[in-house]
Amino acid sequence: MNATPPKVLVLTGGIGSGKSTFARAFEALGVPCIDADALARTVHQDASHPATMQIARAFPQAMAADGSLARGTLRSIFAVDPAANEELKRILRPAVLALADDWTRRQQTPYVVWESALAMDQALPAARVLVVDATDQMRAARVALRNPDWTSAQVASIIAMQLPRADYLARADDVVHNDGTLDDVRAQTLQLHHRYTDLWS
Ligand SMILES: CC(C)(COP(=O)(O)OP(=O)(O)OC[C@H]1O[C@@H](n2cnc3c(N)ncnc32)[C@H](O)[C@@H]1O)[C@@H](O)C(=O)NCCC(=O)NCCS
Ligand SMILES: Nc1ncnc2c1ncn2[C@@H]1O[C@H](COP(=O)(O)OP(=O)(O)OP(=O)(O)O)[C@@H](O)[C@H]1O
Repeated sequence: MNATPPKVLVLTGGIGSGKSTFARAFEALGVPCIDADALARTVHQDASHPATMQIARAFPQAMAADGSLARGTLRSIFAVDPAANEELKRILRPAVLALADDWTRRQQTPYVVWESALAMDQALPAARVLVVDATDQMRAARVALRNPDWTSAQVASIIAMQLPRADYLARADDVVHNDGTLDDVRAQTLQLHHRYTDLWS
């Protein structure tokens, strides 16, 4: 356990903006990264987790035979129903934050990255917020390529349910623009990594 826990860099942006792509670039530089979606998935898969049981009670149609949660069903519910979305986040947030906090305390680097599209919804223990920016059209096209089984209506509805691009930008300490190549991603990440290392080492 680290006496002084690492600083938390929150890496956020709308669906398909390129958060995971930037997270991989930070990881390549030795920065530990955690993905809130992946933590939410570990909760969904654990039938005995109290949050999973609570979600299964709230959305019984999303419960699989083994007591875990069927994410596709859950996504089709929350993507069209803002109240269901709020309820899902209300239940999951404390479970995800507890896992992220526990993981952070076990890292030994000056800073770590928390990746989440929903980071702006709540007060997080963020030292800085880094927003990945891309146009809505570019994001929709990238998600369609990455998730061929998602309908375009679902993607559009998730984009509409998330914060508008301007709101993410308004709350950013730093912004990266993901409208170029993967080399551009790596170059922007390296520049930021030098700044964060100077700031937090
Ligand atoms: C809805 C779920 C089951 C869909 O899972 P699935 O594997 O199909 O998609 P995945 O997790 O990869 O999410 C893809 C993207 O959808 C967007 N998204 C996911 N959940 C939400 C949401 N509740 N509201 C808006 N956008 C969301 C994000 O941009 C995310 O990166 C899952 O995303 C989920 O549980 N979301 C809630 C997450 C949450 O509330 N986390 C706690 C806050 S930190
Ligand atoms: N600069 C880029 N050049 C080429 N492809 C890219 C670039 N950035 C992202 N992509 C691709 O676009 C898709 C979406 O990117 P990514 O998964 O990083 O976004 P995300 O913000 O993490 O999405 P989500 O919110 O859905 O988790 C991925 O398939 C990724 O490989």
